[in-house]
Amino acid sequence: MDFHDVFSAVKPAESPDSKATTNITQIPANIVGALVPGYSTIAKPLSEYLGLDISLLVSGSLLIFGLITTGTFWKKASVHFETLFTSIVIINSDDDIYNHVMEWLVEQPISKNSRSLMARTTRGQTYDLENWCYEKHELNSGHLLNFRNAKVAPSFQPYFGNHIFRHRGRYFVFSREFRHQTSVFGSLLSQDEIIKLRCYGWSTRPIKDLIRECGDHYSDTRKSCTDVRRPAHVEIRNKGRALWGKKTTSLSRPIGTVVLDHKCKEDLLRDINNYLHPDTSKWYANHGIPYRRGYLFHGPPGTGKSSLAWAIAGVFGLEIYLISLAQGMLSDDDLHLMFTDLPRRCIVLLEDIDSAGLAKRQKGDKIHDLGSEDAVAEIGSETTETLNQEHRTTSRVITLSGLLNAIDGVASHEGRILIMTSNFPDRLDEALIRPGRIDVQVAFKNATRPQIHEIFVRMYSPDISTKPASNIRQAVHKLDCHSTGDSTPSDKATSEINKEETPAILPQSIPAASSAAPKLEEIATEFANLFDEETFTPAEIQGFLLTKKEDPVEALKEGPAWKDQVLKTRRLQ
Ligand SMILES: Nc1ncnc2c1ncn2[C@@H]1O[C@H](COP(=O)(O)OP(=O)(O)OP(=O)(O)O)[C@@H](O)[C@H]1O
Repeated sequence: MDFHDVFSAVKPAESPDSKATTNITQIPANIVGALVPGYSTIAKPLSEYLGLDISLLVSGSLLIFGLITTGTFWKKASVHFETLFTSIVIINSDDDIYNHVMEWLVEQPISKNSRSLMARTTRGQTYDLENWCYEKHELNSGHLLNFRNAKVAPSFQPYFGNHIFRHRGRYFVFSREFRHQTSVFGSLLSQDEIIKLRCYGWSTRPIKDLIRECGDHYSDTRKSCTDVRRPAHVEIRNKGRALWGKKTTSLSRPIGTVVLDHKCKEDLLRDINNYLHPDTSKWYANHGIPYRRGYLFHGPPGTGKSSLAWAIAGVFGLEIYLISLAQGMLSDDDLHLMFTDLPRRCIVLLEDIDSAGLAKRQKGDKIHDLGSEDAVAEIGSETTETLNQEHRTTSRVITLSGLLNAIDGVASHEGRILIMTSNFPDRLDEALIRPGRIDVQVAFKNATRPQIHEIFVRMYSPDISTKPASNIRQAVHKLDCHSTGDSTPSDKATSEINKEETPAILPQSIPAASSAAPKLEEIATEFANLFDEETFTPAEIQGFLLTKKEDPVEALKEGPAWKDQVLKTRRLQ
C-alpha cells in the first residue's frame, strides 16, 4: 500500500471533477482508491457498463475491518495490561469463599449502583420473615392472617461480566463468569461458575485482605447460628466438584434448653472442651494415639439426642456434617472420601445409626476392615461379608466394614468429633461402639418428674437468649435455674445465683381469668406430679404444652385428660 497516495487523497479535493464524499458513511473515492489496489480499474467499468457504484460496499467493508482491527488491538492491549499491572485471585462457586464474597457484595454500593445486576428471591430464616410487611394484628385477636401479599424484598448481586468498585481507597475489578471444560472434540464436559477478583498492582495482598474481610462479615452475621452440611448431590460428587454440599444455616439451640441431667451435660461439655484444646492434640500426637473422639447418644425417640448434638455444635461454634446412612445415597467409597474431606474441627453427626441396615455380625464373625490401623485383615463371616458385597455392588448402601473404615481409616481426619445417635443401641455391632470409635456413651430416657417440671417452666418463661456462653457452667445453667428435684449441689448453688432471673409469677400474656393463679414453679410441680416417672418422652410433654402455650393453668387442668388419652392409645397399639 502506498501511503503517499493515502495522504494526498486525504487532502481536500479542489477540482470540480473530483467526486468527494456523498455522505458521512461513504469514504471519498480517492481515499478508497489509495487504500484498495486496483479499485479504480474495477470500479470504473462496473459503474460505466452496469451502473453499479461499489464505493459504498468497499467503504463499509473498510470501516468494519478497521473496527475489528481496533477492537482486537484493544483486547490484546488490555490483556497485556492486566497481565503486567494487575493481580488476580479466582474463586470457585463451590467454595465457601464464593458465598462470603457474594454476601458481602450484596451489601456494598456496587450492588445498588451497578447497571448490571441479578435479582434473587430472598429465602430468609423463619425468624426473618416476621419482618414482612403484612397487616399486623395482636396475637390471639382472632384475626385470620393472610400472607398472599406478604413480600420479601429481593436481593441484588452483580451480574456476569466486569464490575469495578472501590473499597478502602483501592479499586477492584469483580468479574463473574462461566468456566467451561470441553473434550478434545469440542463437546462441553462441564460448566461451573467462577468469580475473579482483581486489583491494580503486583501484590495479591489487597485481595487476600478483602477475602478475609468478607469471611469476617459472614461469621459476624451468623454469630448465633450453626452451619450444617450434607453430602453433595451425587452428580456433583461424581464430577469431582465437591463432596459436601453447600452450607445451610439455622439458629443455634442453647444447650440450656435441652433437658438432661446437669452433671451429665457438664461432664460432656468438659470432655469435648478438653478434647478440642490445642494442647490435647499435641498430647495425642506425642502418645501416638489417633486424635479422634466419638460419642454415642442412645435412647427412645424424642428424648433429645439430636437436640443435644445441635446444641453442642452451637456451644463450640462447630459446623455439623450430617450424614443419614439410611437414605441409601452413599457407597462405602463415598463415605470414605467424605471423611477425608472434613475440616480439622467439626462435628460429624450420624443419625439413627441402627436404622441404616448395617448387618450386625454374629459371634465369631470378623470384619474385612481394609484401611484401618486396627484392621483385622481377615475375611470375616461368609454371611456378613457376602451380604456386604451384595449391597456394595447392587446399590449405594453403606456396609459395616465400609463405615468402620471411614471412621478410623488412616485418612480419616484428625480433630473431628463423631456423634452417633441410636434408638436401639443393642442392635449396634460391638465393633462400631468399641472404645476408640465411641469413647463416651450418653443414655437418654423418658422424662423424669424434675425434667417435666423443667420443660414446663421453660415453656412459659420469657425468650431465651441465643448469645453464646463463655464458660461451661454458664452454658449449662443459663436457664436451668428452674429445675428442682434431682439437681446436684452445684445445680442448687447456681439456682441460688440465678434466682433473680426466675420468673416468679406467670407471664403477662396469660389471660385475666387465670391471673389469680399461683406461681409458675408451683403449677409446674403440680403438673409434673400428674405423671409417673419416665413414662412420657420430653417430645410428648413438649407437644402437649405447645397446644396450651398461652396458659399454664389450662395446661395443668387439661393434663390428666391428655395423659389418659395417650396411655389409652398406647394400650390399643
Ligand atoms: N431432653 C429434651 N429436652 C428438651 N427438648 C426435648 C428433649 N427431648 C426431646 N425434646 C424435644 O422433642 C423434639 C424431638 O427431639 P429430638 O429430635 O432431639 O429427639 P431424638 O431423641 O433425637 O429423636 P429421634 O431418635 O427420633 O431422632 C424436639 O423438638 C425437642 O425440642
